[in-house]
Amino acid sequence: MDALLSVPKPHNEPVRSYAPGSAERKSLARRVAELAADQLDLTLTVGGEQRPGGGAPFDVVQPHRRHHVLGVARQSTHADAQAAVAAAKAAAPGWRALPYAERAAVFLRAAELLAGGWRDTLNAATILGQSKSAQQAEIDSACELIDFLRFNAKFGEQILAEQPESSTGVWNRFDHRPLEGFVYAVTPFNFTAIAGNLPAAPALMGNTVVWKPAPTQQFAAHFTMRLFEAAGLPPGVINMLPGDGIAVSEVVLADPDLAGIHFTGSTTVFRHLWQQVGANIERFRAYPRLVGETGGKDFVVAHPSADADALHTALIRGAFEYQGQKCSAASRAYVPRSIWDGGLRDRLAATADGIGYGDVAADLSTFGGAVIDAKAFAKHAGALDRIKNSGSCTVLAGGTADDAEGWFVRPTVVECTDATHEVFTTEYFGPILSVFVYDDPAFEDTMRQAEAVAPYALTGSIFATDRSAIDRAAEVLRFAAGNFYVNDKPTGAVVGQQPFGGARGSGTNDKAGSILNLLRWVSPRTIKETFEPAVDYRYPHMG
Ligand SMILES: NC(=O)c1ccc[n+]([C@@H]2O[C@H](COP(=O)([O-])OP(=O)(O)OC[C@H]3O[C@@H](n4cnc5c(N)ncnc54)[C@H](O)[C@@H]3O)[C@@H](O)[C@H]2O)c1
Ligand SMILES: N[C@@H](CCC=O)C(=O)O
Repeated sequence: MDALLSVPKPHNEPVRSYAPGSAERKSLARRVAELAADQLDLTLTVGGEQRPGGGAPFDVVQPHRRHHVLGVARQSTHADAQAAVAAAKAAAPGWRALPYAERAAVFLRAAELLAGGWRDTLNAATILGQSKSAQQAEIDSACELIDFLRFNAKFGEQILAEQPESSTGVWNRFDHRPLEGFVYAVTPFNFTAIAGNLPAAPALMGNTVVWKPAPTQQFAAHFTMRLFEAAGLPPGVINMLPGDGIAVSEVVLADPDLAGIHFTGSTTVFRHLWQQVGANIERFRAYPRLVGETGGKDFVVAHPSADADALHTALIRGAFEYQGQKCSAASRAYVPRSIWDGGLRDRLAATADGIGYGDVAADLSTFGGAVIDAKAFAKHAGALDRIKNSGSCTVLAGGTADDAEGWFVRPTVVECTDATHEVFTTEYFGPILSVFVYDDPAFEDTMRQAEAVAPYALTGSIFATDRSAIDRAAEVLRFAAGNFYVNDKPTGAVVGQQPFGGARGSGTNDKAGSILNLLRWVSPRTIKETFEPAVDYRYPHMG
């Protein structure tokens, strides 16, 4: 049974700078070179065993140097999925019987290993496999994953402490059981931290998991799985299946013991998974919990009172860090004419044109790398062609793409006079920032239009120094973003500080890295114990 606990008070992992000449930079560069020198077998992991999947092989490459193969994985087959489901079910009784403290200790240990000797490995794998700069890898695969692991252990303890009232002679208790069955974690390419957290969070609460990482994130996912094992995760608790997930879903979504889906990725894929669950609803032992954080078309609204310098920096960082491949990326901005014509247009275009995207692994000073794969590249190239051919849009910076060495798309700033154009509604998931310029008195109307035009509601920012404008924006845009920023870029949420998630087409808003998310992975049993049970069936009113 669980004794009274006191999980160590979590703190956010400090972000290392990797400044030129620093020891941490030399150490990271060494690890990048080591990992780039080998070609790994990117196995599946089922019941603690590593072996190749049974399907077709696929290469995992460096997006900025697309002919360099980092490792080879194989598609997971129906048989692989059946084995993973069986392993998850077999491990469940032992794992859920383990006291919470023992389960939490595994993930807390993983956090400390990652803060120490494993840090370079996960950062290097993320730089190489996902084309992140050193800084972007550090805030993701080191700091955010460490924070998820540390903070979740504390939130889990808070859930266990949540207990009902008891009247005299009675003891009421919550038994915070895991879900009955297994959880299917399906993770995106763009954050190593999210990929690690989605299987880890349900596992912490006593569930066992089938984890399907994105094929393009398989390199860092491979090392994340090794990290969990090094921290003492028992076999079968998390079972990792590389590949596109098509065959895996055919097995998993039809299994009576599917207890939940923990998904992050595109809106389209999440809706597809939800539809499959709906179609199979008669088969399940219980109603599967569906948790999905999905796409965004994230906005920055500037008021005429905004600080133009702060706005400029937020737009550049928000739109172009990690090549715009954050669900939170600033992809549409609404700027008053006074600020735009007052210098922001030219400055934004010049800064965007000056940004260096290149080989993030060869040069740790690089601002950004390539987009993730050929499919993303083709999508962005197509969007840029449509934008250039549109009568209402003017490309102020970028607008070009080149895949000779890697899948490079230049940071692009587009001014568009049609506020309903696809550039204000479609998630490209690349370095394309669309700007609508409004006449200063039209602030309120512009906000109202921006509020309703896109199907998403993930992140958004207001830039203003006028407090009444900030107050008005917070009200008008209340349901347009699950993470709302005042005078800050809409990216870079920190675990424990800005719990993350959006609504509308952006997801179920279960706030990854908060107690609200962990609550989805427990199914409490209420226990009432009566110390002196009644021995006479009659009530006083009967005389
Ligand atoms: N809201 C958030 O917190 C958040 C965070 C990160 C990314 N995202 C979103 O993720 C998207 C980008 O990531 P992506 O390109 O990896 O998304 P994606 O939807 O293409 O893929 C996500 C995952 O789903 C898998 N998948 C696809 N079809 C499947 C199926 N039939 N069965 C099982 N798995 C299947 C993919 O292989 C991958 O592992 C963007 O839309 C972005 O906004 C959202
Ligand atoms: N939590 C991250 C975004 C995750 C999605 O890609 C941020 O706040 O920038």
